[in-house]
Order: sequence, then structure tokens, then C-alpha cells
Amino acid sequence: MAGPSPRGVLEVVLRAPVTYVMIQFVAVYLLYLLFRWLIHRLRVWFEHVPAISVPLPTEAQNAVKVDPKSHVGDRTIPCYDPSTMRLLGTVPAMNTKEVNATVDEAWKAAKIWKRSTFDQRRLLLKILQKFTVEHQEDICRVSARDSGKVVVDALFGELMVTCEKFAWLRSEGEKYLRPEKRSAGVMMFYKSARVEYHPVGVVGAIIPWNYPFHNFLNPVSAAVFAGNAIVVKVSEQTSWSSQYYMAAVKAALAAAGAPPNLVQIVTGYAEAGSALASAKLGKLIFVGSTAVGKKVMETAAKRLTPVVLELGGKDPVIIFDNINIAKAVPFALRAAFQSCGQNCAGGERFIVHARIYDKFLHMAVETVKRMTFGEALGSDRVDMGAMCLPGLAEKVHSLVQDAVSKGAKLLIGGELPQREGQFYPPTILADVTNDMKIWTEEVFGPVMAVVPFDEEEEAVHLANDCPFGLGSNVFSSQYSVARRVGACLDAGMTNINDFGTTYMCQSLPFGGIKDSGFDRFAGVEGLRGLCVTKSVCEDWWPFLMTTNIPPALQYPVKPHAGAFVQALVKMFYSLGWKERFQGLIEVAKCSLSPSSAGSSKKE
Ligand SMILES: NC(=O)c1ccc[n+]([C@@H]2O[C@H](COP(=O)([O-])OP(=O)(O)OC[C@H]3O[C@@H](n4cnc5c(N)ncnc54)[C@H](O)[C@@H]3O)[C@@H](O)[C@H]2O)c1
Repeated sequence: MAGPSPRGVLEVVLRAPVTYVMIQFVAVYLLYLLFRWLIHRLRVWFEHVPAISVPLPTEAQNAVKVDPKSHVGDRTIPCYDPSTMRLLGTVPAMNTKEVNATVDEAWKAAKIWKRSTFDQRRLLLKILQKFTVEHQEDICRVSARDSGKVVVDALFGELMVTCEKFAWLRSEGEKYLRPEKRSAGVMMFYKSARVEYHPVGVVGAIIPWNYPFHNFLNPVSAAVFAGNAIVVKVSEQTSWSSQYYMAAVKAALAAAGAPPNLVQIVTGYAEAGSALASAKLGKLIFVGSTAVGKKVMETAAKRLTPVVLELGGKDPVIIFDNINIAKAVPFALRAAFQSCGQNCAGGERFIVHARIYDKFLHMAVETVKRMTFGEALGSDRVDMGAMCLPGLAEKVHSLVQDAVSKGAKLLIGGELPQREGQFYPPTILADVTNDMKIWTEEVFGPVMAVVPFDEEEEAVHLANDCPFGLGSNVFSSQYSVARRVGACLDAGMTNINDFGTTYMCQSLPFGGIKDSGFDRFAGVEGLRGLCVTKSVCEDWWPFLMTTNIPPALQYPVKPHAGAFVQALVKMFYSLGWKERFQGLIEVAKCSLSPSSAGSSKKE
């Protein structure tokens, strides 16, 4: 006799009153979830985002000229405009005791903030984002005044990326900080495993001067979003602007109801940086030169503080002959001269296919001829401003002179201007070779060093022939070639047919290899890096199955304890089903063995 058809069974099940009740229950639950989601979205959309206002920093009246080198080690830092060398104001150079007191306050704030909700953290970032968008001009003019760069370079190189960071953290940050399910494996099949991301407490950040707004807000936004407090040692070169940015963050903290000492700055010279590196911190982010990075790591090692090192770079830009050269040259010039070349991930070595080498150089030189440089906030519009670090223009010049003395062709620039201010002109050097200092040393200035190549392998070899490994760029109209070459480059980041995109995409980690440092900051990895990664394991169905220490392994252990564990290994990990089954029998035998019945008597 034929049994009921599957369809018949389904109909019976569907018509059963219990099924009806269950479907209703599930539908009501789903409606409830939808309703909750809608309410949440509406609340977020219509949330009032307070506007904050911060007075612009005042500039010293009748400002005197500053000789920056004569003040290193003083208890106050004279802040000056590198275009005019005129004093802007002074800030205190903090000592170790003051730095430690700042860190203590941060720990108090961290205890409160770690309990904050993601909505609170998002509100804080929303306030900062609103301030940034509404005060673009002010933020960038303050950066220009203090660091010497032109306003467009500040807008392009620091403000845009900071806004992108706020936006990414608000929209995706929570997703990556929520507990993440993991598989429990073979033997732990009855367990539920997950990773939880808890705040580390207080993050320390020691930052350089090249992008004062971005360098500050970048670690601040990620640290507070991950539930931490943060103390930032700002650069002695840009402490004037940092005070304005700090004031904005303070106002945002107050408006968001966050503890006032959640974010603090430390001003000072190396002593203050070293004090921060020695302090009790959950994590230390160092962004700066390779030489100082090594010292910072040594200091942090005394407390075993985990460190992220974001150090120097000397990025290659490989340009193949099949590229639209009129499109590639503007990229190359921006990579070399953005912010006077003071970019960790700027282009320093241009490796150009021999077939387009002359044309590339000609087009680049013709454009540079039309470029102007001078006071960023002066009466004339200029393309490039001043260099922020005292003595950097002279260092750049000595690298150019060394290259020229060894046979490089100076096509344009390359002269130390005889004028007030820390300036260096946009410079192009052709036929650079690897015996020149400029081939291996970070320039951090407006110099485009160009070399030709014939074969793909040669381009890769030239690019990798470098102690640094931060970013890299490949231009080829054949994406497969660009991808293949990119994959061979020793670098933490590769932009294909573009420049700076890995810096703009905030979901991506930022960082390098070799002398460019290690670990990552920014992106998912950087955000999670500001957390204690905690593994948690618990029972899936505690009412069905939990772990019991098998009698054979209970102290004092039984003589067949070893055999029992071996049988378990055989049962779970043998490659064949037959062996696994044998393992099961052996486990059963061991379990039924008289000596496993809980007796402590040794056989
Ligand atoms: N990889 C990146 O993300 C990145 C970004 C920007 C700049 N940089 C690098 O930064 C460098 C330029 O910046 P810089 O001149 O400010 O670098 P730097 O290493 O001289 O100084 C960086 C910071 O470290 C502090 N410091 C100095 N000595 C210290 C010590 N002994 N202990 C602790 N802190 C100390 C400084 O006061 C400053 O705040 C370049 O090499 C550039 O490539 C890297």
C-alpha cells in the first residue's frame, strides 16, 4: 500500500493548529523587529546634532621672527608660520610629571566611556563631522598658517580623508566591533565560539606635523569609537593649530555628554613623547620617522605596551608605456608635490617605461615651469607653500646635490631659495641611480626622482630596491599587468591606476612593511587593533550537552587515561570513517572500564 505523499504530509502539518500558532508567532516577532529597526532609523535620521563653535586661535600681535633651532628643550614652544618665520604664539612644553597626570585623567574617563553605547559614540562623531564640514575654511587656514601648506592641500590631503573616516566609523564601525561568531571546530562541536572586542582603556598617540588636523583626528575618532580614551602627543612643529583642533574636540565631547578628559593633548618635545611612551597605556600608536619609531618601541617595551609603528615611506610610482600619459602626469605631479612632498605615502621614485620616458619628463617639466610657490596665506595664489620642519629644505637640497654630483640630470628646481621662510621649489631629477642617497633615503620634500625601465621585472626590481615599504602605485592600461606588478611590490598598500586611494578608503588598513613599520592603523584592522580581542566559548545547548571531565582524567588520573585520550583523538581526527568508528568503540570501552567508574583506586 502506498504511504502518504510528501505533499500530503506537508498539508497536514501546515493545517495543524500548532503550526498556525507558530507561524503567527514568527510573523509577530518579525514585525516587532521591523518596527524596532524603523524607530531606530527614524531616531537616527531626525537626531538633533548640536552645532559647536570654537574661537579661532589668535596670532601674536607685532610678531617677532623665530629661530626655531634655538628653542629646542625650552619649557615653552614658540609656534611660528614657516612661510614668514613670524611667531604665532607659545604653548607649554610638558614634562614627565604633567604627561603622567594627563594619562591618569584619561584612565578615569576611559572607565566611564567604555560603557557608552554605539549611538553615543556615533553622536560624538556626528558633531565632529558637522563641525568639520561647516568650518572647512577655518580648519584648513589654521593648518596652512601653522604647517606652511596651501589651503587646497589641507582640504585635499587632510580634511576630506578625516570626513571619510567619520562617515565610515559611523556607518560601519559598529559592525566590526560587535562580537563575531567563529566555528568551534571538531571536538568542540557542542560549543558556541565568538570573539569580543573590548576597549583597551587609554590609547596613546605620538604624531608628526605634516597633516596636523588629520593626524590628530584620525587616531582620536577611531579610539573613542572603540570605547577608549586617548592622549595625543602632538608635534612641536604644529602645536598652535593642535590647540584649536583640541578645543573643537572638547566642545564636541561636552555636546555629546562624554567625559571632558576623554581626549587630551600633550604638547612638548621628545621628552614629552618619551614620557607618553613610558606611561601606562592600552596601546600606543606612533606616527613619525623610522629613527624615532625605534626609540619609541624600546621605551614602550619596558611595559610591554603594544605599539603600532607608522613610519617613513618612499613610494614607487610605476608607469607603463600603454598609459594615457596626459592623464598619468597630473597624478605623478600630485603624488610628488602635494603638501610640498611632505607625505609619508607620497610618490618619491618614478619608474617610467623607456618608451615614454622623455615625453613624460617633458610634460612634467612644462607643468612645473608654471607652478608657483610661496606664502600659503599670502596675497598671491600659490601652488606650493613652505616646508614645515626647520632644516628640511636644506636636507632636501643636500640630497639633490648628491644626486647631481653622481650623474642625475636636474631638469628643473633644485635651488635653495634666498628668501625668508622654509621653502624649496618643485624639483625634477632624471636618470637617478641606486648609488645616490636620494634612491634610498626618504626625501619628504618636493622632489620627483625619475628612472627609466624596459621590462616588467626590472620595474618590480627597482621598486623593491628600497628599505621602505609603505605605499606603491602602478599605472598601466592593462589592469591584469597592473595587478600582477602590484602583487609583486614589497609594500603595505598598492594603488592601481590611481594615487592615494588606499588612504581615502577608510575600510582599508593603513601601514607598511620593512622600515615603514608594522601593524595597521585605520580600517577594520586598525579599529579592532584598538581593542582587546577576547575569545569566548560557551555551551550551545547546555540543557543537552556540557563538558564533564571524563572519569579517566579526573585526579588522581586512571591508568588508562592515556589510552582514553588517544581513542578520542582517533575518533575525532582519523581521516577514514572506519578508523573513526574504531576510535568510538575504544572511547566506549575506556569509558566502561571498571577503573573509570569514578574510583580513585589505582590498578
Ligand atoms: N606612516 C605614516 O602613516 C606617516 C604619516 C605621516 C608622517 N610619517 C613620517 O613622519 C616623519 C616626519 O614627521 P616628524 O619629523 O614629526 O617625525 P619624528 O619622528 O621626528 O617625530 C614624530 C613625533 O615623535 C615625537 N618624538 C621625537 N622624539 C621622540 C622620542 N624620543 N620619544 C617619543 N616621541 C618622540 C615628536 O615630538 C613628534 O611628535 C617622516 O618620516 C614621515 O614619513 C609617517
